[in-house]
Amino acid sequence: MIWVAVIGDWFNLIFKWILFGHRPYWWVQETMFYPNQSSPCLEQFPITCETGPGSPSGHAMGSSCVWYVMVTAALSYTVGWKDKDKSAVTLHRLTWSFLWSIFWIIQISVCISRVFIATHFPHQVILGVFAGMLVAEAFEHTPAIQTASLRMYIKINLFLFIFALGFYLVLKLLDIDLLWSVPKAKKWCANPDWINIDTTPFAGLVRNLGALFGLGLGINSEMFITSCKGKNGCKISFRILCIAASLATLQLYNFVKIPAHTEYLFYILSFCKSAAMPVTVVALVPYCVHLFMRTTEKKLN
Ligand SMILES: O=P(O)(O)OC[C@H]1O[C@@H](O)[C@H](O)[C@@H](O)[C@@H]1O
Repeated sequence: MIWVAVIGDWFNLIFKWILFGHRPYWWVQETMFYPNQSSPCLEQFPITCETGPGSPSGHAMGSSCVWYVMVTAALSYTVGWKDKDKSAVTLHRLTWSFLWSIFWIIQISVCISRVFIATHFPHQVILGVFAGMLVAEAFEHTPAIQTASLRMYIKINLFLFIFALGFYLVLKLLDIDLLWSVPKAKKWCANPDWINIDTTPFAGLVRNLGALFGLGLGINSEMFITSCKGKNGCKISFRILCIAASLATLQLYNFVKIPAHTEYLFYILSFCKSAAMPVTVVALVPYCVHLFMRTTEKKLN
């Protein structure tokens, strides 16, 4: 899921840079489409003022790729039922319909909400949903990510970073500023406090690189191997404890607010925070749970 989310969001950035999509909340103010100043008044909300280009929608793309992975993963458990008796086939069909209905309800809700708050035109969210599904489908056929070494994670991180930065710099040399949307957002946002550095194209890139690096670090750590790959790894109790402890620990990260006054410091700290989260979930928490279970088992014996 993290792979799909990161690579999907990276593609979203590149598509946004190529497609130069406007967002409704600034487009209505600048367009000559409406004669005699009859342009509609679009209400803005605290989450309206996204600073990146609008096409395709990053939220729609992120949501569809992650949910696609979850639904197809869940359905892979029910594939075997197709060859069993009639009731198993019916159950498989019901599960299939139920999960895909949930998938589409979520995607449609995300799309409607993005259009409603005036950050997207309908075609941008539709494009986002289908692009996300395409990325997720591509990963279904890339089993190599399951066994990637830390070196591989670092190489892919470097490639994603250098490609995006190189693309930006080359176009800058050609006098094309890919950050053209930021001044538009600042100009037309109804409330300057709603402009968030978090939403700039490079902030998203740094967050994604951090998450992927953290995942590589966690999965290739001794802590992960001892805990999740050890004898406790398959136990339901171990997994439930890990889920509960991870969810609780991740809440703590919400309290860590990164200072946004210096841009470079913000990017560095944002990278570190994004890397720390998967390390916590993949390595730190399972290792602590493993130690806890081992100690408890010893005491009971
Ligand atoms: O394109 P949307 O739906 O407005 O989403 C914008 C978001 O897109 C994501 O891809 C970025 O990582 C975020 O930084 C950004 O805020």
